[in-house]
Amino acid sequence: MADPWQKAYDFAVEVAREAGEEIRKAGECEMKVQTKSSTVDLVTKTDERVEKIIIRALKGEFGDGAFIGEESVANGQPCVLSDKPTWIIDPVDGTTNFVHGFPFVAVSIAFAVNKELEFGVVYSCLEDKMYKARKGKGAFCNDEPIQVSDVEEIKKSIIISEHGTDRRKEVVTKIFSTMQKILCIPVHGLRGSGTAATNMCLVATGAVEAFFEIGIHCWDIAAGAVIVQEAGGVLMDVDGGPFDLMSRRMVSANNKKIADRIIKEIEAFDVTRDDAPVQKKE
Ligand SMILES: Nc1ncnc2c1ncn2[C@@H]1O[C@H](CO)[C@@H](O)[C@H]1OP(=O)(O)O
Ligand SMILES: [Mg+2]
Repeated sequence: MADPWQKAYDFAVEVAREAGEEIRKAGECEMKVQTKSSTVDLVTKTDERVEKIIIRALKGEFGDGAFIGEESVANGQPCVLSDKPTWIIDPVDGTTNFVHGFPFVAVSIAFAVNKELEFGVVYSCLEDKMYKARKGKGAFCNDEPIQVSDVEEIKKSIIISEHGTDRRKEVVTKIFSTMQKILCIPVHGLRGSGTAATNMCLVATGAVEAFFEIGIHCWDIAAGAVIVQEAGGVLMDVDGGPFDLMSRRMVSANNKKIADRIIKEIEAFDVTRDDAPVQKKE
């Protein structure tokens, strides 16, 4: 049987490319920066405009479906994954990078049916790298197949994590304590691109062995999740349980051995689930 979602997958790639072009152009102009939950949680007119462009294009082609978009949710739209075919969109992943001209910014578009991710597209638009993966059909960067690293020894790994936007002292202390413990295993290095979507693609290409974070949202990681899995990697919860897209906690790694080793060091802190009934976004 023909793949029922192939057309949607191909279309998502084109929409991500157009969105990335908009972001590149906008980055060359003066931008007005606003804040969301705190002074470090940034949003620009570009985030909102590009999300509207993406949703309009998808609705134009496929009609009114279900959408979970970072800016739509910030404006009060629900963030619940149902069985319906659902687009999960981050128009500008790495908004802080975008504002500062730090050169990693990605468009992330994923598609889920029956709560299962079918495909993901991440366009790292300043590098002009188009990452994509369709369930069961492999992962690609600019149409070349990609694969996770085969390193099994944690001491030969590079690990990515991020600092997030929560600046409460107890949270920052846990994040740094986790990073310190991992650094001192020791690993070859710690890195972070400033975009969760790109970080996951770096796991998928084998440039790093793992990326973990607490505080990310479903739109940051949904597309990357398909890409990592199709590149041969694993996804887990930070306590070693199964990955849950709406939990705001994730470890992505080249293999379970590396993931399990990192999980031993993670000091978790509480976050409100994306699909919590009272929507209070950080
Ligand atoms: N509260 C939060 N804590 C941690 N990461 C967050 C976050 N909110 C967003 N992120 C995402 O995590 C990465 C950096 O830590 C970015 O991909 C950022 O996405 P954004 O740029 O779309 O906001
Ligand atoms: Mg994001």
